[in-house]
Amino acid sequence: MPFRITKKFEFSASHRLAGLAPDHQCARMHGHNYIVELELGADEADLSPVGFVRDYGDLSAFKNWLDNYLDHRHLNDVMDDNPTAENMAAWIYRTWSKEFFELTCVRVSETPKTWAEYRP
Ligand SMILES: Nc1nc2c(c(=O)[nH]1)N=C([C@H](O)[C@H](O)COP(=O)(O)OP(=O)(O)OP(=O)(O)O)CN2
Ligand SMILES: [Zn+2]
Repeated sequence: MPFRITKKFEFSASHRLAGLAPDHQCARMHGHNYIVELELGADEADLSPVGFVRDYGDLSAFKNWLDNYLDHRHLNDVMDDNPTAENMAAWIYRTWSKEFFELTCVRVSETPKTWAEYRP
């Protein structure tokens, strides 16, 4: 699959991580300015006649979902799984690969130094 496109999205949310030692900083409620990156891929034969893997503009549906369901929310109230960056990446992939069949990877950043990705 030689063609890959990516687009970044941002939202802010709070969370606390279960299962950690009580004195772990992430066991306490805190917030992040999250960055989510979607990666979509295609073979040359599957590019649109224009030459797109998919129009970046089509991803506005994902932005609307982030704005409506995750932005300024408490992620523990939204997700069934512990809201780690890894679990978020997998959850977003499983949810959005139904809409975007070209989706190859979801990456989630909680801080400027960290990224988690789900690439099945
Ligand atoms: N593998 C993971 N490790 C951690 C996650 C995670 O989702 N996956 N999450 C957290 C915290 O929620 C938060 O992201 C804190 O991250 P961390 O880099 O440990 O915190 P700091 O920004 O304070 O790190 P400094 O190195 O002190 O700058 C923790 N771990
Ligand atoms: Zn955190």
